[in-house]
Amino acid sequence: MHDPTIGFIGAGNMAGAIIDGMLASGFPADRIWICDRNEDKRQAFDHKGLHATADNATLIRACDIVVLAVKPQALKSVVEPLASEFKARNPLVVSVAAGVTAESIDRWIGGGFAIVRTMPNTPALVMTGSTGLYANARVSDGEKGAVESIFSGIGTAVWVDREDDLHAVTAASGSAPAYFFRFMEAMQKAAEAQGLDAATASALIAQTALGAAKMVQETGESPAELRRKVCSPKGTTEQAILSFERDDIDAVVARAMEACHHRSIELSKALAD
Ligand SMILES: NC(=O)C1=CN([C@@H]2O[C@H](COP(=O)(O)OP(=O)(O)OC[C@H]3O[C@@H](n4cnc5c(N)ncnc54)[C@H](O)[C@@H]3O)[C@@H](O)[C@H]2O)C=CC1
Ligand SMILES: O=C(O)[C@@H]1CCC=N1
Repeated sequence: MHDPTIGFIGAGNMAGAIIDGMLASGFPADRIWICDRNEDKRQAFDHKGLHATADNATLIRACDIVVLAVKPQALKSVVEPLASEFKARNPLVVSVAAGVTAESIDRWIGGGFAIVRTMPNTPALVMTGSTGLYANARVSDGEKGAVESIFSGIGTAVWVDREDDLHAVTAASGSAPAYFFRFMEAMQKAAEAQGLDAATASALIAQTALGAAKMVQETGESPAELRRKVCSPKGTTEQAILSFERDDIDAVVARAMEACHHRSIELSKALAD
């Protein structure tokens, strides 16, 4: 699949993050289409040099790869009326929708399609995305390569062999930026309560989050080893970590990720028909 043209049905938060990451990684704007029913969303892409339309059929006719990026609950009603357009064009279909199975999508658009399901995350916006990918049996190696090069251009892309593993990918990375943001919100409140002004606290906390993640990626040491190196015996950090342990941080995080995983399965069942 050489120099494919790629179109996004739904140009909201997730598609916008992927597109901005693609543009920043050098993907040509004139090979990107977006369709959104919301005019403001379309206009937001006006100055970026890509093609914007309010008509999904026009997008499908123009694109080798069609990315489905509307809300999971809206997906069926958006794609079903487009089945004849999908049949005529036979694009590679890529979905970013949480929980909606490749089999459901394939059935809604008439059957027999090559479908890649992905679970990206919004750090794609700053080319630091993490994406889990699953291909159905109709996807060729060339098509896998084309999709992988898009998502690896905006961060890390990892294939899973079992579609069900995308539930765990959702809990581990798709939804996970929000966990870190929430943790940073809590740190911000506590730092301000201890007397730092908001801007100082925010700058220190964001840089610390970035530095901690970079250390895990670049030193080859585990988070546990790196943590121990911050904890001087009888020092300050030890007291913070002991407090987390008393509050059973492992159980808190496990419960949250289980709730996320459960919701992903629930969506896939509720939206299967
Ligand atoms: N936001 C995130 O962090 C992530 C989202 N996802 C998935 O991405 C998908 C989109 O989520 P968001 O971008 O957050 O939602 P969003 O609400 O920001 O974007 C959806 C867009 O679809 C548009 N839309 C609705 N009906 C349409 C139609 N008939 N034709 C064209 N456009 C239409 C809406 O106007 C909106 O701009 C969801 O399926 C979600 O599961 C996946 C991973 C992460
Ligand atoms: O919250 C959601 O359902 C979407 C999917 C993963 C991240 N956001």
